[in-house]
Parts: sequence; C-alpha cells; structure tokens
Amino acid sequence: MSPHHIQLASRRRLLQFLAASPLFAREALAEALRPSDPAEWAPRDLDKLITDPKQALDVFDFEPVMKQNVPPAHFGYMATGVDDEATLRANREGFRKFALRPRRLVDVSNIDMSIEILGARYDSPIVIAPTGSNRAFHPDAEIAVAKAAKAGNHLQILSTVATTSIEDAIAARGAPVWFQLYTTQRWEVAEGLVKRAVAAGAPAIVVTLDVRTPAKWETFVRLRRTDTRECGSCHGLNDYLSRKPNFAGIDLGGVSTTVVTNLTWDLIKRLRDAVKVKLVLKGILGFEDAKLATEAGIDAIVVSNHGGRVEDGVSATIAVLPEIVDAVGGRMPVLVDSGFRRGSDIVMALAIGAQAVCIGRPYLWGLGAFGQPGVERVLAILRAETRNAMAQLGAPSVRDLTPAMVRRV
Ligand SMILES: Cc1cc2nc3c(=O)[nH]c(=O)nc-3n(C[C@H](O)[C@H](O)[C@H](O)COP(=O)(O)O)c2cc1C
Ligand SMILES: CC(C)CC(=O)C(=O)O
Repeated sequence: MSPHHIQLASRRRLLQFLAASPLFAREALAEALRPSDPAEWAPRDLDKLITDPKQALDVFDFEPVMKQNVPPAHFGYMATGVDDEATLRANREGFRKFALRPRRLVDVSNIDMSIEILGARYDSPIVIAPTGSNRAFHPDAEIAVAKAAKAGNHLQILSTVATTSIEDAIAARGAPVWFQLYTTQRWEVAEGLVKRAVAAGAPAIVVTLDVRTPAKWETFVRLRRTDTRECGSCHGLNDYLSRKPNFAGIDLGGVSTTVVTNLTWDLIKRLRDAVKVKLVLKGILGFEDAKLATEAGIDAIVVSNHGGRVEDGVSATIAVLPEIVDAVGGRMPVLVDSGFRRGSDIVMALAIGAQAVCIGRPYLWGLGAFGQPGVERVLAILRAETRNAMAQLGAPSVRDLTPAMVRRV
C-alpha cells in the first residue's frame, strides 16, 4: 500500500466512526468519502471498451480494443519489450523527469503546428514510425495507415518488413513516404531495396541501426504460447523476409533475417555514396554517434530505442535528447520516438530541440481496434493534444517552442 492509500484508509475509518453519530449528515459523509485521486473514481478497467473511435478520450483507449480483436501472438508482437521491459517503462517515466515552463500573455488564437522537414511540409510534427507486419493487426494494414496519414497530412515511414509494398503505400498516401531500411547481412539486398524504394518515389532512406541480436521478446513468446493458432513462423522467424512484399524480386542469397552484425560506419559511408536521396539514421542514443552522423553527411537522425524492443536498460529517449540536440547543433533535423503518447510529451521533445516526433504503438492500437478510422482518430487525438499543449505553453508555432520552456525536475 502506498502512503497515499494508507492515508486514505485511515481517513475512511475516521469518517465511518463519525457516521455512527446521528449528527453527521449522510450527504456530507458521502462527499467526505470521495477518493481524492481521480483515477480511483474512474479506473480505466471499469470502463466499457469503446465501440466507436469517436468515444476515445485518449490514445490508450484503443489498446484494449485491439487486444480483444487481434490474436494473442500478434498482440504480443506489438506490445512486447525486451527482457524485463525496463526500457519500455523508462520511455514513459522519462517524461516525468522534465517539466514544462509555460509563458503567459501570448496570443494563442492561431496555433500553427506545421513543420518542414527535408524539403516537404506537413501539417503537424507527428510522424508515423515504421512498423512491420501491419497485416497481422488489420487486413487493410499499411494501406489504412497511409490513408490516415494522408487525411491528416502526416509524414509516414514505411518499414522494410511492411506487409504492403513501397509502391502501394505511396499510392495510398498520395505523396512520397520515407522508406526504412534493414540492410541485412548482404549488400546486394540493401542495394536492391534502396533501388526499389527510390524508383517508387521515396525521398529518404531511414537506416535502422539497432537490431543486432534477435531480441528476447518474452511478452510476445508468452502470449504466443496461449494462442491455439499456428504462429510458428510469424514475426521474424524462419522464412520471414521472403514473405514480405518489399523483397519481391530481390535475390536474398540465403539471408533470412533483419538482424545485422556487420553494420558499421564503413557501410553507412558506402550507403551514403550509393543513395542519391536523403539518408537518415534511426536508433541514435548518444551524442558521440550523433556527432559522427553530422560528419558522415547524414541528412537527419531519429533518436530511438525502438520502443524498448531491442535492448533493456537504456535511457528514455527524452532523457538523451538534450545531449544529442546539443551535439547536432542545428546541422540536421533530429527526430525522436519511443513512448510518446500525449501532446505534452510531443511538445516537450520539440521544446528540447527535436523537429518531429514519431509514433509507433498508438497508431497500431487504432489500426487493430478499428482499421483506418482508428488510426485517423489516434492521430487526431494527438494533434488536438499537441495543439492544446502549445497554446498552454504560449507557443503559437513550433518555432516558438524553445528549451527555456522545459526544465529538468
Ligand atoms: C510492432 C512494431 C513493429 C516495428 N517494426 C519496426 C521496423 O520494421 N523497423 C523499424 O525501424 N522500427 C520498427 N519498430 C519501432 C518503431 O519504428 C518505433 O521506433 C517505436 O515503435 C517507437 O516506440 P513506441 O511504440 O513506444 O511509440 C516497430 C515497433 C513496433 C511496436
Ligand atoms: C523484423 C523485426 C526486427 C521488425 C522490427 O523492427 C520490430 O518488430 O520491432
């Protein structure tokens, strides 16, 4: 029991004793017995599951609906962290280590959330992070996500291991999407994937740096055990890559996994020479690598711990963002992801110095719950919360969000 609960329990006992007195009015007693913590009044697990995306108050409302709709193995793949899932939790706890510092007396009648990044304009700084296997969550998969991204004019990054090809995703988005690259152990595979993505119209290749071992996804494995359906070779096992549409026509030469042990700065330099579009590195977690990226001619970085899915015991990304922004010194855009669930999380990162924030699981909750309308609503909630947070901070545009608006606590 927390000290708060002990205090609450003794308050209740005192009030129950007083209630025995006829002098103590019933109404006053009921009022006094009110729990002081609002979460006790409306615990989420007493709520009925939402049946319409419009009923959702926040992005979290979609997760239990997805859990109900999607086979346990697939839900587990989405939800899992690695090992103890300490990084997964740290990502959320990290936001409590900073506080926002609002400015008053600023006209916030018009809030402009738009951003320009690598030459393109978007209506908000909220970006769709690359996630694999979306068809496991809904039959409309990445197409539904692309259409929702189009509806809100969001930047979308398509995963190498998407269940939709880059050509179909760009067609559904109605605009270019960035392509996330798993280089694999074989240069020819990386080259083939890049050629295809660039030919399809991807203006940026986002190289993911952080999958160097097969992650021990315990939540995924445990939930898969409860599933009576066959999921022996889903999500990263066995013949996984050959079943993904972006690999069609590319000679895998025996490669069967996205795990890479040979990805070094030499390979990044080779890619830099070969890739004629923008090159972005995803998975940077320290100022040293951020600085090297600026020296290697990289166009942008994504500060990411992969949503706690690749290694346990690293920092929340919000905690490492200041040192990275500092090292980059404005020489290229810094994006960030992992654990962003609220508009206040998003403005915190922007105030520290990120140009955009990528969202992973929340849009998958929306997808698994309701398909495209679910993704649209998740994005609309995040936009509305971000708009409110900017107004409350006294920042009418993203350019008005400055480091002075955040302090460590
Ligand atoms: C189900 C799932 C699949 C993912 N697949 C990929 C992927 O294929 N490539 C990649 O670079 N990151 C992948 N990620 C990581 C995301 O791009 C992003 O870094 C992470 O989800 C952000 O954290 P969040 O889920 O807490 O928002 C995946 C994440 C999830 C949840
Ligand atoms: C093939 C996997 C490593 C895809 C991925 O990045 C993930 O599921 O987090």
